[in-house]
Order: sequence, then C-alpha cells, then structure tokens
Amino acid sequence: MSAQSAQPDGAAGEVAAPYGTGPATGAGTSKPRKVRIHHLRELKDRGEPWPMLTAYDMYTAELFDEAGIPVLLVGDSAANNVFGYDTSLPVTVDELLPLVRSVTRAAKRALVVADLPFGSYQLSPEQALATSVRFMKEGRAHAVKLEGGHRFAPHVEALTSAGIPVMGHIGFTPQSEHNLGGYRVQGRGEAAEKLLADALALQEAGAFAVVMEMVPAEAAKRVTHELKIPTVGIGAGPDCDAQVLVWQDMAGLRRGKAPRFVKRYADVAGVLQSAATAFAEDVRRGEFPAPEHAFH
Ligand SMILES: Nc1nc(=O)c2c([nH]1)NC[C@@H]1CN(c3ccc(C(=O)N[C@@H](CCC(=O)O)C(=O)O)cc3)CN21
Ligand SMILES: CC(C)C(=O)C(=O)O
Ligand SMILES: [Mg+2]
Repeated sequence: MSAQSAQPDGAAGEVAAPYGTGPATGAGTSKPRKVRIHHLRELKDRGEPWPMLTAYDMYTAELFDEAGIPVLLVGDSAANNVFGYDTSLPVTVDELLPLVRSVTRAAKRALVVADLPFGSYQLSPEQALATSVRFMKEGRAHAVKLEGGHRFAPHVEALTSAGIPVMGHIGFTPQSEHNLGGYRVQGRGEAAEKLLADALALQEAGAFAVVMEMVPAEAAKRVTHELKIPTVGIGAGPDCDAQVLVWQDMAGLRRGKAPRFVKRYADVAGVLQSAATAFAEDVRRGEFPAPEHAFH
C-alpha cells in the first residue's frame, strides 16, 4: 500500500495520476482529475491495493486528498471520533450532513462516501433512498455506504437504480454491535459462507465496493477473490483490494488502546498536546504576543 502512495503535485504543477487511468489533467490546467468508481475496479483488476481514510472536516479532507487517498469516508464513526458518543448508534443524519458537506467542499479529487447512520435506512428501500438523496443533494456526496448483507440488497438496488453509488459493509457492523455481542470477529468457520453470500448479494444488487470489518484474513481473501467489485478491509487481512482506517487511529489522535487492526503512523495527540502546552506557558510568562504579533 505504501509503495504506491502518490505525490499529489509534480514539479510541473500537474496532478499525479495514482489511479493509472490514462493521462492526468493536461499541463496548463490545474483542475484535478476526479476519482470515479470505475477507477477503483481497474485498480482491483491490476492488483494494486488502494487506501481509504475517514475524514470529517475540511482540513483533513484537503490533506488526505493531497496525499493521494482516492476515497474518503465520512463515517458514522464521527459518533465516536467527533461527537464523543460511546457507540456509533446515536449519531443522526442532521449531525453528519454538515461534516459531509465540508469534506466534499475540500476534497478536489477524492471520491467522498457518506456513511448512512443507524436508523436512517433500515426501515425500507424508500427510507434508504430518501436519506441518500439528502446526502447527495445537501452533502454533495459522491456515494453512500450502508451496513448489512443480503437483507439489504433491495435497499442497495433502490439506490443504484436512482443513480447513487453504494458501498456495502459486512462482517462486524458497528450499528449492530448489540446484536453481535460487542466488538467481535465475524465470519469464522461456518459463518464464512454467509459472509461470501452477503458479499455476492451486495455485488448483485449493484454495490460498487464492500467493506469487510473484523473478519478472518482467509475469509476476506476468498471473498475478495470471488467478487468482481473491490473489497475494503478493516481488520480483514492483507488480501483485500483496499484498506481503510479511522484517521484518528491512523494518525494517533485518539488515545487509549487501539483495536488490533490499527497501525499508528503519527503522534498527532502528542503534537497538539505540546503545542497547547507551549502556548499556555508563553501566555502565562508574558512571552506571547511578542512585538511582531501586535498592531500599533
Ligand atoms: N476510532 C474508531 N476506530 C474504529 O475503527 C471504529 C470506530 N472508532 N468507531 C466505529 C467502529 C467501531 N469499531 C471498533 C471498535 C473497537 C474495536 C475493538 O476494540 N477491537 C478489539 C477487540 C476485538 C475482539 O475482542 O475480538 C481489538 O483488539 O481489535 C473494534 C472495532 C470500528 N470502528
Ligand atoms: C470504519 C469504517 C469502515 C466506518 O464504517 C466508519 O468509520 O464509520
Ligand atoms: Mg461506519
């Protein structure tokens, strides 16, 4: 994954083309080439793994976009990582919509996926469509994501028929944590067959990709092999077509014990903590503001 990380801007000011789908936007124009769902399928066919990160605001969206992350997910995990709820269940469409809007405003190339929150799509395909239309229209999302397997095939079909690209999500689905008995690996043993059947049903219904969360690497490998559409793993081993992490886990903003599937690439918590501490000390010592920070 790291081997193919893209440099956003070449010396010529041209946007690099990490998705390898023909020439980048011609020299002379600075309009970035947008990631499309067929690019992701092409990466799968070429065996090139691609990264996905969550983003919930403008600055992170801009930075991750420039870092060459082709897909940004405005996760319902904003519940935990923005709003401070203890599970992802309480977050609402009205809370998530402004986050989606700020991410789509800031990302120039990335495909932005809006995660449908608990209760906003399960009732019926009609409800799923009404909610997704809000994320597309008001949030300017490019796609939506929902949790669940074959039982949600009608929902996925309703959305794709309406022109809305859908990403599925199977394995451990946090919105069902009370039903699944907590944060537990799914798809062990017999359940591997159900995982595959769910993935195939989502593909058949028109999903353009499927997230697999906390499933055995062997099961994820098999599903990835059987599907034509890309699989996106989180705690699903190295053989998925793509890998996703929550950005505060990836960058070390969230403290405390991280799930096993997390790799921490920075200590953002430490950086912010020491910046705030240094600022506080400066103010208390009367060293900020200095003459150059004041107007006369
Ligand atoms: N910051 C953050 N990262 C996530 O990956 C994430 C969220 N929030 N919020 C929504 C869901 C919840 N997820 C979670 C949360 C916790 C574990 C966890 O504690 N896993 C442990 C126990 C696994 C086990 O017992 O089998 C682990 O070590 O992986 C896993 C997934 C994934 N999502
Ligand atoms: C972890 C990813 C896949 C997610 O659904 C979220 O962040 O809400
Ligand atoms: Mg989610």
